[in-house]
Amino acid sequence: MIDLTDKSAIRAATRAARARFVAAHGRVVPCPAPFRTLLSHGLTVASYVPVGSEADPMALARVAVEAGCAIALPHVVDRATPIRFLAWDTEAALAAGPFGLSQPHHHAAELEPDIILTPLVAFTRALDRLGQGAGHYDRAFARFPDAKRIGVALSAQEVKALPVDPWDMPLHAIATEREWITA
Ligand SMILES: Nc1nc2c(c(=O)[nH]1)N(C=O)[C@@H](CNc1ccc(C(=O)N[C@@H](CCC(=O)O)C(=O)O)cc1)CN2
Ligand SMILES: Nc1ncnc2c1ncn2[C@@H]1O[C@H](COP(=O)(O)OP(=O)(O)OP(=O)(O)O)[C@@H](O)[C@H]1O
Repeated sequence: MIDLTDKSAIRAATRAARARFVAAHGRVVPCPAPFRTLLSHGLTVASYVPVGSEADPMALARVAVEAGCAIALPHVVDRATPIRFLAWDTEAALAAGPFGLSQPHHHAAELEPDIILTPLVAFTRALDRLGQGAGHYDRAFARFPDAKRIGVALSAQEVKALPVDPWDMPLHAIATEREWITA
C-alpha cells in the first residue's frame, strides 16, 4: 500500500504505474473538445516537451497553434531558479536543458501564459496535482494566478488523495487519454 501522506512515496508509485501504462498503451493525450473552447487567437499557451514516460501534450498544442495561439515552453536553469516560459516557434530547434529536458534557447522571448499545460506525476479527481518536487510549477502558478491551469496526464497517474500544502493551487481541468476532468 502506498502511504498517501508521503509525497515521495506517491511519486515513486505513480511514476512506476505510468511507465507500465505507457509501455502498453503509449503516451499520447488526444485533444479534448472542451479544451478548444478555451482557445482564441492571440492567447499564449504554455506547453512542455515530455521526458521519460510523461503524457504527451502535443495534440493540444497543435490545436492551439491552429487556433492562432502562441506557444511557449518552460526554460529551466536548475531546481532553485524559477522557470520562465519562452516563445517557441514550432519549427525552431530546441536545446538540451537540465533533467534531460528539451527547451528553447535562453534568449528566446519571454511570454506570459494565458493557459498552462502542466506536466504532473500524480493527480486526483478533486484536481489536486503532485509534481517533481522542485516547486517549478507551483511558483509559476503563483506568478500567473489568472492563467488557466490544465493538467495533462495518463489515467494511470490518478490517486484517491494527495497531501495538499499551503502553496498548492488546484488545477482548473485535467486532460487524460480518456477524459476531461473538471470540478
Ligand atoms: N517535461 C517536463 N518539463 C518540465 C517539467 C516537467 O515536470 N516535465 N517541470 C516540472 O517542474 C519543470 C522542470 N523541473 C523539473 C524538476 C525536477 C525534475 C527531476 O527531479 N527529475 C528526476 C527524474 C524524474 C523521473 O524519474 O521521472 C531526476 O532528474 O532525477 C525534473 C524536472 C519544467 N519543465
Ligand atoms: N509560490 C512559491 N514561492 C516560493 N516557493 C514555493 C512556492 N510554491 C512552492 N514553493 C516551494 O517549492 C517546493 C514545492 O514542493 P512540492 O513537493 O509541493 O512540489 P510539487 O507538488 O511536486 O510541484 P512542482 O511541480 O511545482 O514541483 C516547496 O519546497 C515549496 O516551499
